[in-house]
Amino acid sequence: MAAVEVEGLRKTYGDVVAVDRIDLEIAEGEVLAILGPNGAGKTTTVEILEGYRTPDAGRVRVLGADPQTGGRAWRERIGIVLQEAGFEELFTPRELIRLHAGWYPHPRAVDEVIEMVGLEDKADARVRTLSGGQRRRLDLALGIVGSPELLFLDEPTTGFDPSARRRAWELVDRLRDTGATILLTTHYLDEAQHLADRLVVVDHGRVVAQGTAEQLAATAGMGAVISFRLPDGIEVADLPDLGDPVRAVGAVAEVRTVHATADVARLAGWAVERGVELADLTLTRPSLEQVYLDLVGAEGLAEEPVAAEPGVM
Ligand SMILES: Nc1ncnc2c1ncn2[C@@H]1O[C@H](COP(=O)(O)OP(=O)(O)OP(=O)(O)O)[C@@H](O)[C@H]1O
Repeated sequence: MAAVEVEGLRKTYGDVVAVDRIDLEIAEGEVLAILGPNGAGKTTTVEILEGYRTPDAGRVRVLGADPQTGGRAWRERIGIVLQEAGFEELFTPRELIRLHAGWYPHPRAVDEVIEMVGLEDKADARVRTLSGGQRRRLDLALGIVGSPELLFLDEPTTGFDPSARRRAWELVDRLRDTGATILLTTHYLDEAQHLADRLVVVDHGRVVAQGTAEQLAATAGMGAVISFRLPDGIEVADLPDLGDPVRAVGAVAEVRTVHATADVARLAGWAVERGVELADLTLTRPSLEQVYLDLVGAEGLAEEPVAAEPGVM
């Protein structure tokens, strides 16, 4: 059974269509990242899955239950790290973690949680003395203390310094190893690429693309670029047919392709057969950032969904 199943999810606020018929499936043990510009509908979607907002239409199943009616036993199986949780400023992280641990039937040990999020030095300091990044670590700690089967991480590393981010990534890797399912929203593309098994890009309340970073590149029609120096006496017309047009830029040939491996093999076979060298042969794949910007536009304003169908994820 999938950990999360969503079909035809829709949510409007007055005239604003925040979520427009989203389909989504997250397998047990999968780490899924939702990406998208501000206002795309990520938080609305995630909060419906958490049971904090009511959908207008669609079917939602989270750990086999409807979040609206899941009740306490269901809630104990999920962990939530919100963007900005409020804390009791006079408590210490250790006290808050211990308090939260008491709400769950199978909590992690308090010291283990403190170590997992890297709050050892501040475990006994009052919350009001913590920095922004340290508070986010405490958010993380409270999200994982109940040993959740499904963890929602809403922009978990915003405000973290680079080493704290690395540490949070290691934490997510550790949670993945315990078999937890994780739904992550993030604006950091490297974070999504590093942590997630699968990425889902939403824009204007719709899924515009999904898959691994490589599959997203293919969806965006960006593919990879193969380039090499044309051997002496060889012209573009002499090259094998690769299905995609080869452009000559001075002495350098370039081909943009979504079948990079097959094309490289074809070219290499051709060159070896003729005993010529393809000098400076390189394969460049677009960065996730380039793909993302291509999908949602530089201003975060996509014209049209790129994928023909919002499709089941
Ligand atoms: N409670 C609300 N009342 C009215 N409109 C809302 C409400 N919550 C969200 N919206 C609107 O719904 C749309 C989707 O918002 P949502 O918060 O889900 O986006 P998001 O993708 O999480 O954005 P961000 O990256 O900025 O967090 C936006 O246009 C937003 O203004």
